[in-house]
Amino acid sequence: MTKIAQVIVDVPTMQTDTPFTYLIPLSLAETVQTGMRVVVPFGGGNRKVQGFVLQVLEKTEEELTALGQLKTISEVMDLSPVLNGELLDLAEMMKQTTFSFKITCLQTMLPRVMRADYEKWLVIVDEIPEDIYEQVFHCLDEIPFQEAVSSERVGELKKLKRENKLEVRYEVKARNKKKMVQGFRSLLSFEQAEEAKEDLRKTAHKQRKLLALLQQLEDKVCTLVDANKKYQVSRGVIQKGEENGWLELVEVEVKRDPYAYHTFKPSQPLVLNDEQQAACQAITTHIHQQQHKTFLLQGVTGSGKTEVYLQGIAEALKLGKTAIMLVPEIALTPQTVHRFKSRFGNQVAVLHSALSEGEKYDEWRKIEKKEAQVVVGARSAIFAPLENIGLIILDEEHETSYKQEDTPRYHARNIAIWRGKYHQCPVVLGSATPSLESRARAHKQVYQLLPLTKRANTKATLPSVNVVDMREEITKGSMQSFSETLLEKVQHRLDRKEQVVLMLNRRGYSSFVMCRDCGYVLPCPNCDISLTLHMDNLKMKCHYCGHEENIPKECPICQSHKIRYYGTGTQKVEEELQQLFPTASILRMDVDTTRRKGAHERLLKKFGERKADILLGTQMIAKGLDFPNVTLVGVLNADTALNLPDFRASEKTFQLLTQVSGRAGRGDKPGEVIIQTFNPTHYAIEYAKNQDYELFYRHEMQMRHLGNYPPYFFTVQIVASHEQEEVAARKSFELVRYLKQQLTPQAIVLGPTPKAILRIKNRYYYQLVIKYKQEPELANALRTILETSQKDYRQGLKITIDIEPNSFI
Ligand SMILES: Nc1ncnc2c1ncn2[C@@H]1O[C@H](COP(=O)(O)OP(=O)(O)OP(=O)(O)O)[C@@H](O)[C@H]1O
Ligand SMILES: [Zn+2]
Ligand SMILES: [Zn+2]
Repeated sequence: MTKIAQVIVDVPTMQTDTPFTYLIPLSLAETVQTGMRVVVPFGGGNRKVQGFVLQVLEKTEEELTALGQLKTISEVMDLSPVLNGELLDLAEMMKQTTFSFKITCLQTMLPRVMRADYEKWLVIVDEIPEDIYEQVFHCLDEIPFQEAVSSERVGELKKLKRENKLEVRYEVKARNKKKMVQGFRSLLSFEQAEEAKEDLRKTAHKQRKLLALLQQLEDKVCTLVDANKKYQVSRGVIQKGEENGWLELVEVEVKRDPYAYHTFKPSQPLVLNDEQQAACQAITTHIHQQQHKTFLLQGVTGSGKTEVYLQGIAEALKLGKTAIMLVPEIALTPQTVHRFKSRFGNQVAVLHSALSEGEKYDEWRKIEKKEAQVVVGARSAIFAPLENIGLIILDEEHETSYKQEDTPRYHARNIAIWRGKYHQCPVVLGSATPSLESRARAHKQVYQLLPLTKRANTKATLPSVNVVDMREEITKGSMQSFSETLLEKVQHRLDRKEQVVLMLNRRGYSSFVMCRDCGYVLPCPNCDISLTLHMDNLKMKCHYCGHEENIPKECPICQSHKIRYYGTGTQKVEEELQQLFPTASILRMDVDTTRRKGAHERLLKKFGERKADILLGTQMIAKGLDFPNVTLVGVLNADTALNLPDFRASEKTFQLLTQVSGRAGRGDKPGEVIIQTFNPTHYAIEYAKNQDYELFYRHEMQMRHLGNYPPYFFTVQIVASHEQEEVAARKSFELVRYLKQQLTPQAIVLGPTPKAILRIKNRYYYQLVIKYKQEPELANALRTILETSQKDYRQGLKITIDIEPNSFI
């Protein structure tokens, strides 16, 4: 018998979307398994590509001959499978429902370092038998992976890896994956250190501390960071120690744990209120009975949804099961991570975009090695290689960032439900403002609704909300960003030493530069959009292609020098605010002030410790913050998103206003919200004012019904782009014709139309939209479009298919 493998190769085209058959060489016969990555020859010449093994089969000589000439697998890249059976099945589902290539789906599930070009090493992490250490490792700490795989003792090595005594280390070429930091080692014996202490002056406390540390270290190495954080010995003192000949400085490799220097005070479960109890009960019953069900946990802001998640997860862990908790853009909610780490300690792995690639890989490995049972992370954490999952949670389930904007365009909610069915476990979608789709499904009892109607803190109530009509403020002649009402209320809070959160809504809004004489606005040379003013480096920048140029001193059209700056960036508002309240301490939180790693967390910590009076920020401050001393929330401009040609504009505005309002009055003191708007009568604003989700939901459903929008209709968007406008246009007309032929007359095919921004990076974009209720032929039609798009691609035409797009702009 000979072994062969079905391999999906790393070439995203239709022809390669079904597996190819490769011979497994005898030397790898025992190694190659389903779910491993391999290197295989592909096409002509010496081209080698990465591939995933989908299946390993045994064939007789006869069967083999029937298969014809087969190529042979060149290398194997893993010692154990990186994707298990579940994830391989999931990739197949994703491919079919997102209309993308299988290889893209498979790669999406793994940390990026595993997709890239890399070198691999087999590393000793624990005691291994002496003879292997000598003969295979030649007494070194690590050997190249290929050397290990071709070794006669590969079987033993595999066993040692399973026992976590060996580990595979990936080294991305041209990138140093090892993280080295400065450390030091003692040069003194215990007695010598004692003597040195006696020679010190009485007041030399710091040096005495260092000597004590050196005694404690014996011959171990301590990093400078550890010395500082754990022992309060500073760099300067260590340098002094080196000069005295007490210690030597060395480089040490550290394992990356992004949360290593945080201390998490253990937290205990709270006593749940009745509603929380009922919700938790419903969830845990399904965990116990191993029964899948999707719940919609709809709880007003501050109702204690997180506590329900925590206790649900605790129950899963008690049964020896694991759990996934998704949060949007986790970097933005350090408080959440904190809560999970405090409750579950080292059992938690955190996966999110702010981690470096190396850190992400280290966390992923922690999950794979079953060292972590709870995964907290942003969208892609839904692919965490956990086994025996007992609970999956999506917090803030309405967030659009759960949908990936690139191929494969999957929605984490769908993946979560698929995995929930696979593991026969409950899935919880939580939000104060559920997406219309989810709320409608709960209405039809596809999901089970779990309501939390009051704030968990019994002394806290929902804040009162006032809407200020900015049209009136303008006629009063004030051109500032602040209404009189808001200013008064801010002053009140400052007097009472309470805190204020102010939000500047930046969606669909930009600050730009215009000539006062002729009205000329500086456009991007590559895109059909005006450049945005960036105050931090005083440049004009394009948000789509990154093009940057200086602020013009004179108008390029009429040579006038009257250049005017429009729009209020957070920076400008901050200056205004500081002038109005000279003694107030203000923290600004926007893209510019949070660019540096950890900056976000530091700002929030400072605010939480009440070291600032006012937190001024963009949308990033709207969610998840739980600061009891905040009694006033101000929204400076509620309606910038309302006028966008987006069928979700009202929904997004309502959600944002409700979420940000929810930051007020979470403690014992009552909260108040001021919403400044130019559209005080718009229903999204009115319902947000009353924080009445149910009425908003009913009104918005009617609007969607009238416009044939989701959740009444399903939608697909297809976009064609090309460097020449007519090519993109012609293709989209062709697609519309084709779809109208293929689909039933009930399907609505809209367009083609140029996209709201027609040209980006010198490419022209045309879109068409399909709305439908039931279209059995749709999948086939879309597959055909995907297939033929390959040919078009070679001519520079790009076609993307987006199922249930976030918006049509
Ligand atoms: N059963 C309880 N008893 C007392 N306090 C509670 C209870 N449950 C939650 N809390 C507290 O209530 C506050 C709000 O809870 P939490 O942040 O979980 O609400 P949330 O529903 O997630 O809110 P949001 O949607 O606004 O983020 C927290 O400070 C939390 O510690
Ligand atoms: Zn001009
Ligand atoms: Zn541009």
